Amino acid sequence: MVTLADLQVRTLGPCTVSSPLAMYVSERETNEYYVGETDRILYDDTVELITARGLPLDELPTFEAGGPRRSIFFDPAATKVGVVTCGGLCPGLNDVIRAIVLELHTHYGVRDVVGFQHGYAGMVEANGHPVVQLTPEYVARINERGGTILGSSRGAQDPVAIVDRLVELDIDILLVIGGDGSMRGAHNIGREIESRGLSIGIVGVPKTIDNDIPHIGQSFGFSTAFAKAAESIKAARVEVEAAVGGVGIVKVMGRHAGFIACYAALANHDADFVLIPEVEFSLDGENGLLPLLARRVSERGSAVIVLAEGAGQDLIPADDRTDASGNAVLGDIAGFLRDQIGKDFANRSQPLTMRYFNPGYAIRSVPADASDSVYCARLAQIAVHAAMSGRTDMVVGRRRHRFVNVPIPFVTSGSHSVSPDGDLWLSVLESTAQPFSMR
Ligand SMILES: Nc1ncnc2c1ncn2[C@@H]1O[C@H](COP(=O)(O)OP(=O)(O)OP(=O)(O)O)[C@@H](O)[C@H]1O
Ligand SMILES: O=P(O)(O)OC[C@H]1O[C@](O)(CO)[C@@H](O)[C@@H]1O
Repeated sequence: MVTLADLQVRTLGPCTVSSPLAMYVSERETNEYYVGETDRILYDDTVELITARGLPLDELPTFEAGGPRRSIFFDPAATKVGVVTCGGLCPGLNDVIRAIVLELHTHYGVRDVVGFQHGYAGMVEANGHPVVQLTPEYVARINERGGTILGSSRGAQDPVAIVDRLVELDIDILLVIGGDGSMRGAHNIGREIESRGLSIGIVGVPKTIDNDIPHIGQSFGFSTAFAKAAESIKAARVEVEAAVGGVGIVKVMGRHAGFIACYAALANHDADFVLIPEVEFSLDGENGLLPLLARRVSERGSAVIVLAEGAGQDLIPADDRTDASGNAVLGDIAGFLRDQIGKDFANRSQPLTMRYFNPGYAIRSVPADASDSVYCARLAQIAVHAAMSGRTDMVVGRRRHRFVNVPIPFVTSGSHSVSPDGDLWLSVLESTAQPFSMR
């Protein structure tokens, strides 16, 4: 069971340096925990459901408020910070890098900020990627570009070698921008740092295009990404309406969570079917996709299917392969559906014009929109505040409009997925209710 102690963010030690930000720190800022406050805003029937499932109402997820502290741990004049981006791309990575550098430079006076190239792999010296000196001038306009100026990578790396590199470069703080795999990696690096008795802080800014990391609220870049995906759905609508027996399939990313598919579909109401990993579906039978699709097309002339890449994996042969980081390689559900729909319409002698859209990488490689851009900057600032105050082994997030500091084990020990029954609270609570080890 999760206890309040588990919610405490680890620190490297007592804060030692008086903060230059004293005026900037609000009264309620120091070590406050949002004990259950927001989670108590539950509807009666939700409370009933939670109780019926034996979940602990009094131990709802609550975290330390993010923000600047009165005292900081690191002396800005002598502090060196490293930044790394890992995993898949996501809109806003450059916004986060930029805001980290500017926050460190402008508000804390930290002048030595370096970027590691190509993820954790590039941190290991044997891989030969030199670090990049990140100055305000260097990062000035990087937010206008998609991707990450630092590059990224997947694949396992040895935390011992990474800590060796941090020591070699005299890094005091490592800021990791990455997904759940990256945060597992960060936790391992943190443990290696701890086992050597080093005072190196490690703080994460969680990143995932799939919006599937628990406890952090909406992940940055997600809103930009689904807005981009919605453009493809709109295009599919236009195409199929002009065709005879038009069926459009729009495949979007979403390995385990269908948030992109759902939000993009909701954005303009152009989709007739939304298939996501969280909801199993069958091809045939009364509620089978094929007869429903055929009926829809005969009644309305066309139909659009929005398909998350992880949907319907039980319908196709499993692919045993994994990517470099150990993530399962998904089966080709889009190819399978195109094939099945083609055969089904032919059997019915029903005219069919198939249009296939795969906006895949196009939605995650764009720059962040205005809203995401601001969100990225604020997350980055909260991460810098946490790191400078000596907090470690944690990530930043925003829950119910408040920025919070979340210990890494929370974000790596559950998952965030679409709740088909609408009981979103329960899916969050259930992931919290699992006992987990902080080590
Ligand atoms: N289970 C793990 N334990 C330790 N480190 C890991 C683990 N999984 C991944 N990593 C490290 O994190 C890096 C990024 O992981 P991964 O490729 O899974 O992307 P991610 O951070 O989950 O982002 P995305 O959401 O884009 O998949 C890898 O290069 C690897 O070094
Ligand atoms: O092709 P890549 O870079 O491994 O990334 C693909 C995966 O990355 C994600 O975007 C998560 O970052 C998934 O939705 C997708 O399956």
